[in-house]
Order: sequence, then structure tokens, then C-alpha cells
Amino acid sequence: MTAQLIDGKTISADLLDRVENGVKIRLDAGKRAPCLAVILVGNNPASEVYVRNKKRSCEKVGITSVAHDLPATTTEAELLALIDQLNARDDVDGILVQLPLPEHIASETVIERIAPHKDVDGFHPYNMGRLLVKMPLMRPCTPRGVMIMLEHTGINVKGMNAVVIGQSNIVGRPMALELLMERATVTICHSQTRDLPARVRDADLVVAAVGIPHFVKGDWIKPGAVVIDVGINRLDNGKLAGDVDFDAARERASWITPVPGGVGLMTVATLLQNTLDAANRNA
Ligand SMILES: Nc1nc(=O)c2c([nH]1)NC[C@@H]1CN(c3ccc(C(=O)N[C@@H](CCC(=O)O)C(=O)O)cc3)C=[N+]21
Repeated sequence: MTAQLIDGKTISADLLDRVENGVKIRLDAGKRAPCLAVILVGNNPASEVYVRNKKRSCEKVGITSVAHDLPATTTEAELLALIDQLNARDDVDGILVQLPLPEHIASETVIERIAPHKDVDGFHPYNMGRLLVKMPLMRPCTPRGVMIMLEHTGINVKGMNAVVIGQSNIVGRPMALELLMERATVTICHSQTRDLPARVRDADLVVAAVGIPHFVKGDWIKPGAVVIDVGINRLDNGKLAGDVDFDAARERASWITPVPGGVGLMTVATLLQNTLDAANRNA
């Protein structure tokens, strides 16, 4: 069996069209365009690329983006003061602080400072807690994007054995909560999990979010399983690789996401959906 591709390009383009439409509906109703503030501290080249992509996607759908590019020497107090200003502005709907931050800044402190209703990343403990109790407000972009991909593909996770590999705050944990909300039987695996291959072999749905290229081997995949690859790993040859050994996994899975062209594109599109949702709730 060769898996069918879950195509992030098509599905994210579809989502961006829906967001663009949502923006038009606001404008027709005499409301202003949604506005996203993007804060970048320092000059991590990967972060600069991501932030540029976010800006370009905003333009495409008619969302206003305001860039705050700060030097690497910015103090935590200065960053917190900027967030306070943006929190207080009625014309800013979403605030995104690009991660990772320089080491002298505590990202937990920064994330907690963002007003929860402007936290378009969904990383604030308030928003994580809302997801935990099945009252989601702002949902983390990557897991929400994965759920949109599954729905678009017609995959119903109810009753599936879902294995999430990775327990991070930004992907693994909220991914598990999203799948649980749709009544999958969810297992979160991590670096201390015993016999990970055995866990994966039992999975109808695998979400790989480890950050190690080709970490998940093809022969771990149960025949017919759905494979979602969240990994974005830059190899020495400059190419991008996922966390899954794609070529081998593809021979066993029923559906699989490619890298690039998979989940990453959904993350950005979902960020814009979150920004539109925030604007519609706020003003
Ligand atoms: N506050 C914050 N929010 C984030 O959402 C956030 C962040 N910080 N820091 C960095 C990570 C990474 N991230 C990606 C977004 C899009 C692609 C993406 O579009 N990938 C494409 C193209 C990749 C390429 O060609 O470079 C693809 O997979 O096909 C990847 C990774 C968001 N992040």
C-alpha cells in the first residue's frame, strides 16, 4: 500500500481563502481589517524567514501586520513594556512573540504577559487551560492546523489509538488535548517512553513532533495508519526533513503529510484564522 498525501498546500490555500472571505465580511460591515503585531527579538535567521512568511500571508488575506523588530540586546523589561502597550491598543487584535527568544529573556514570563484574548499562538496558560477543560478560546496553531487537515481529508479520529510523540507546550500537549476532545484514545510518548516502536505499532494515528530528522522508522507504522509529521529539520545539505522516514512510512500508511508542504503551511494559515477570530470577538 502506498499512502495518499495530505497536501498542506491545497488545504492551507483553502483555509487562507476562508480567512480572506472573513476579512471581507468585516470590511463590508464597516469594521476595520484584523491587525496582528509580530515581535521578533534578535536575528535568528530561521526566525527571520518565518516572520517574513507570516507577514506575506497576512498581506495575502488582508490582515494588517505590524512588525516590531528588536535588537538582541533588548531587555526583558523592555519587551514586557512593549507587550503592555500592545495589550492596551484597541486596534491590535493579535500579538505574536516569535520563539525562541534570546537566553536572557524568560519566555514563560513574556507569554504570560500577553493578554489572553490577543494570544494568537494560544500559548498563555489561560488558553492552554481552556483547551484542557474543552472550552477552547485561542488554540495553538500547529495542533489546530493538524485538526483542520484531518477534517479536510475526511479522517474522523473518534475511537482511534492516537500516539503523539513529543510533550512540548507548543505542539505535543495541545495536540493530545485536541485529539482527546475529538474522542481519540491518546498516548503521549517522550524521551523516557519505554519501547516507543511498540507504542507506535499500535497506533491508528501517529503525530511526530520530536525535532529529530527521520526519527520515526517506516517499520514502526501500522499498515493503514495515518501519519502526521510536524518536524521541520534543516539538514546539512540545506534540505528540509520531517521527523518521519517518509519514503519507508509511505509504503505502509494510508495517509501521510509531506515535509515541506505539510503541517508547516497549516501553522501559518491557522495563525491568521486565530487573528481573524480574535478580531471578531474583540471589535
Ligand atoms: N511564537 C511562535 N509561533 C510560531 O508558530 C512559531 C514560532 N514562534 N517559532 C518558530 C516556529 C516554527 N514555525 C513554522 C511555521 C511555518 C512553517 C512553514 O511554513 N513551513 C513550510 C515551508 C518551510 C521552508 O521551506 O522553510 C513547509 O513546511 O512546507 C514552518 C515552521 C512557526 N513557529
